[in-house]
Amino acid sequence: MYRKRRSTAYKDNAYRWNRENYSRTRRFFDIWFFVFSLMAGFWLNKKSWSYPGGVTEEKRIARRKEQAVWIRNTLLELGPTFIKVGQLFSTRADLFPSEYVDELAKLQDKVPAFSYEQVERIIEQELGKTTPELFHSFDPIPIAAASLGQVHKATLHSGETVAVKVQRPGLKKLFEIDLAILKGITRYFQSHPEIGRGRDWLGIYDECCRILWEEIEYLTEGRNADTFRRNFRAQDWVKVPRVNWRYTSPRVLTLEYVPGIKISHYEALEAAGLDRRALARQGAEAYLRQLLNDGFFHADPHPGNIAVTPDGALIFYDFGMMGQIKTGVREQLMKTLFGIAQKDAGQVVTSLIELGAIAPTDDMGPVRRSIQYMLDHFMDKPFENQSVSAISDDLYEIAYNQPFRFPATFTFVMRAFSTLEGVGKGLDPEFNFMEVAKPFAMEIMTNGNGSQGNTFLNELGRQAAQVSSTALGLPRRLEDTLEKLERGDMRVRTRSIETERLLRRQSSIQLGTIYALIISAFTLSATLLLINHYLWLAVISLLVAGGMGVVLTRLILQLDRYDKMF
Ligand SMILES: Nc1ncnc2c1ncn2[C@@H]1O[C@H](COP(=O)(O)OP(=O)(O)OP(=O)(O)O)[C@@H](O)[C@H]1O
Repeated sequence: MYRKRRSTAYKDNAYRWNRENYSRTRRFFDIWFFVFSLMAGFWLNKKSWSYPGGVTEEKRIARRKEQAVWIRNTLLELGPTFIKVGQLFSTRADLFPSEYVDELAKLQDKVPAFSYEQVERIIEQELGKTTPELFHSFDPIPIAAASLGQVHKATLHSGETVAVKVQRPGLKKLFEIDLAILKGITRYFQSHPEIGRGRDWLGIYDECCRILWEEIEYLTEGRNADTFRRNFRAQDWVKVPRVNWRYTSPRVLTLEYVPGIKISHYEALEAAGLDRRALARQGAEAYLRQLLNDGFFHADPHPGNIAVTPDGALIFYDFGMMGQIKTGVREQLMKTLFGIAQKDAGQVVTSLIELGAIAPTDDMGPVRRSIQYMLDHFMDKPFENQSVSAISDDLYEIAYNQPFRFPATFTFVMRAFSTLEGVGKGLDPEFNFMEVAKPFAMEIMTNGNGSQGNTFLNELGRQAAQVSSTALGLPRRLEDTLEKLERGDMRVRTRSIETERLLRRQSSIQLGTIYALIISAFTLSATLLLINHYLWLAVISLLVAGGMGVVLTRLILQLDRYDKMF
């Protein structure tokens, strides 16, 4: 029977972007207003006077958390483009402080579903036939509704049950308007002396645009699903819905209906008699296979996108955002992993440079030292006991405020790992991603290069070769250095803490002299004004002198402290 219900229950005008008469100009003002409010907030954060009762680290964190909640709510009100941009930024702990990133990660697609009439209209426009002509039955109530589209269950005339994903109406137009405005904002950020420094905002904007446009192209999503399905052909414990291409277009995607229990519904999984521990390991293995074997991975593995069939196979949904890693990059990722395991900052820096994760600069010393510090201090537990999110947090901590940025692929991998670790820990509190990763990575490396034998020996051999080539290269490097010295091309940077202190003391003394002069001038003026009966002006002058006096006293106390340091 063909189920059809005219429903107006979904009509929701609570969000401005969802209203018919929402103008482009109004949107322009709404978005810029948000950006300026945000910048004003950031500016205030830096001013110690804006914290009543004095500034402390706790107060700063509390303020940032409050702001993060406001940002999340405003992005939600600004609609689909901003929800997606916010979700993308939730992977960029290298660009924003952790309070903001954590809050953005909670950005759910809580937007009203669109009406069934609109669904019918889009299907007809896209597939050239009416819904009853195409489907035997079509459930008007969506299984799931998100910011970009919604999924309906339906049956084809052949009897096959399908899941039909329909894109939200007007999305392309909204993207065009929003992304044009965002381009203006990006240009402004890039040219800003403070916000633009050391950050490639235009590059980040281009990356966001590419991902967003790809996500609303359902033909690409269908092709991704096919590739993913092919990659897991040999693993019967992974299920990927088959695409029904006859019923698919850029805005309508029809997939084989594969229901399952969501991986985060623990009670339901247990009730079905499924082994939570085994599922956690399976999830990790499926991911490692994607990353290390196929180089094609699901970049958005949140629990909503993974389910389990009654016989324990994992189902993956949503192939709108996929990451791709080239073979060379996979090898570098392994090298980074080895470097971390051996606490060798030099190796980590080299592989991160080769990965394009950090840009080489004249002096990599500070970066190497901070990585070595992290390896020595934070990673005191055995490698197997490390958590991926702790490692990525540490890496982001280093990257934040440094003049380099991680490319999107790298942050996608990190986010995928961290999310998956969270999913695994939810399933099995004892779960450890690294523990699963190590033997698997070994197996893949040995199998992948079958003829090369033992991987560890290979790695050791490679490192030995590296050491010898460095040794052989030493005379050449010494000669280069001497040549540079002769040419006068060598710049030597020295830093003496004592000299710095002395200089600071000198400039404080100079400043003190200026303050003393100003105080005398104002005191003198106050006396003259008083003699001439300008009482109020005299008081003001005296107050200024008093204020300067306080500043001078603080400066003298500071000088006293410098003296004690010598
Ligand atoms: N082939 C399918 N069979 C059964 N259910 C499906 C199928 N495809 C999608 N679903 C259901 O619909 C939900 C949303 O699907 P999907 O993630 O593809 O949509 P989306 O619009 O991209 O959502 P989001 O952006 O929030 O991930 C899934 O979590 C799943 O419950």
